[in-house]
Amino acid sequence: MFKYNCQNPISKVGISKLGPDYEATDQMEDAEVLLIRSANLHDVSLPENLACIARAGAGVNNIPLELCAEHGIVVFNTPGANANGVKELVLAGMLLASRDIMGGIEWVKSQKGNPDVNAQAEKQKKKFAGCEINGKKLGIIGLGAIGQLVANAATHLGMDVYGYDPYLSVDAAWNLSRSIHHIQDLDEIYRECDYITVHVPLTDSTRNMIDSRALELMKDEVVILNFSRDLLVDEKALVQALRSHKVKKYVTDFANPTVAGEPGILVTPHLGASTEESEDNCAVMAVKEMRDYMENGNIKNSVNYPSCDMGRCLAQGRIAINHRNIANMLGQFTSVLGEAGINIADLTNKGKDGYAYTLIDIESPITSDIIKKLESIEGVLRVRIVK
Ligand SMILES: NC(=O)C1=CN([C@@H]2O[C@H](COP(=O)(O)OP(=O)(O)OC[C@H]3O[C@@H](n4cnc5c(N)ncnc54)[C@H](O)[C@@H]3O)[C@@H](O)[C@H]2O)C=CC1
Ligand SMILES: O=C(O)CCC(=O)C(=O)O
Repeated sequence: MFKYNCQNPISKVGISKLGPDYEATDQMEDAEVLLIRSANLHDVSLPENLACIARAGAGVNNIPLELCAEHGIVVFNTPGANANGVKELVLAGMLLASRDIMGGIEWVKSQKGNPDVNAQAEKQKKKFAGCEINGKKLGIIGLGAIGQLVANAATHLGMDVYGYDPYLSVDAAWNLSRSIHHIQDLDEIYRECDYITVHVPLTDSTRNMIDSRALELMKDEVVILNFSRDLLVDEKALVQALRSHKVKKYVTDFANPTVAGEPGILVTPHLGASTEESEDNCAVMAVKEMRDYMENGNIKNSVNYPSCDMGRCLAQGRIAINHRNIANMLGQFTSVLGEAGINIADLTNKGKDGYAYTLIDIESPITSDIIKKLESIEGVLRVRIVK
């Protein structure tokens, strides 16, 4: 039986995929598995027996990835599972920024009971007029799961799309419409585009990427959309740029005191992935990844450990070892097992940056003494008996 704890509401469709071997606990400190969405784990102490964290979503800036790796805790996310939900809200954001749809709706609401509202509406409507997005230049920073969907959809809406992503994956490149301009210099996006939308993860290197220098380079009356993370943008500089009419509108999915109530800023309360479909997709994928790890030791879509897949264990037993990515680890593992007379049926070892993971299928039962010997090897972070 595995104990899991949800730090955010997780869709019932996902939870229903857990099966009888999983028991919910309200006490985070008892959990072997955490299922989360945007809960901030940076300032909490991680449970002693925590084996993995499954983030039902894309961004993992709310999780201390390095600390987790150091404790042998594997962190998963769900690439692409909520991308369509975000894409649709980005398109809505572009339209809301282009025409004063919100102002118009509010005006009509304020006319409740006015018998002359029809005639008044025809007089007032010029106040809420705007422009079309057809024919405008859209710059997309980050062409991952969300960026590529936005790019392709925008081309169908008649926009001239410029995309920038120095780490563009081959799959993403295949998915992109041929009409999208592949931009190598980010400044070109800043200089050329009427609308700029950011779809990169928040990391130390992307924090504040839209700063006062970037704003200065942009066209007058540019519209900026941020459905990624607020800290990607220097929002204090952005408010100044709005007040000086350099920026026409800022559309953001992240409420904070700098943007709330500021004229010219349209703020949604982190709604990008808040659709039935996205929530179900993310939860189902998160539960599937987590179960494959807990039950088989396999790793797919981890952001701090390498992928590793040995399917289901058909041997007598399986050991999973999370360890540092340093020389001679495998030699030491096989020596410990060999000295104990345990034959290895199958073995996989994978490394990613500073961390590595080894799965070993064995042909006889393992004792706690052998586990202790494996745990005491310098560089071993966690040993888990999967079967
Ligand atoms: N508002 C919401 O509810 C949601 C927000 N997000 C945010 O959107 C971000 C992106 O999500 P996905 O597209 O699913 O992630 P993804 O990982 O599929 O795509 C990110 C892309 O950014 C690119 N990239 C990284 N650094 C870059 C840089 N310096 N310049 C240009 N490109 C760079 C990567 O190569 C990758 O292609 C997430 O990290 C998260 O912060 C994601 C889902 C929902
Ligand atoms: O779970 C959510 O609502 C947040 C989604 C998100 O921001 C992400 O997937 O990065």
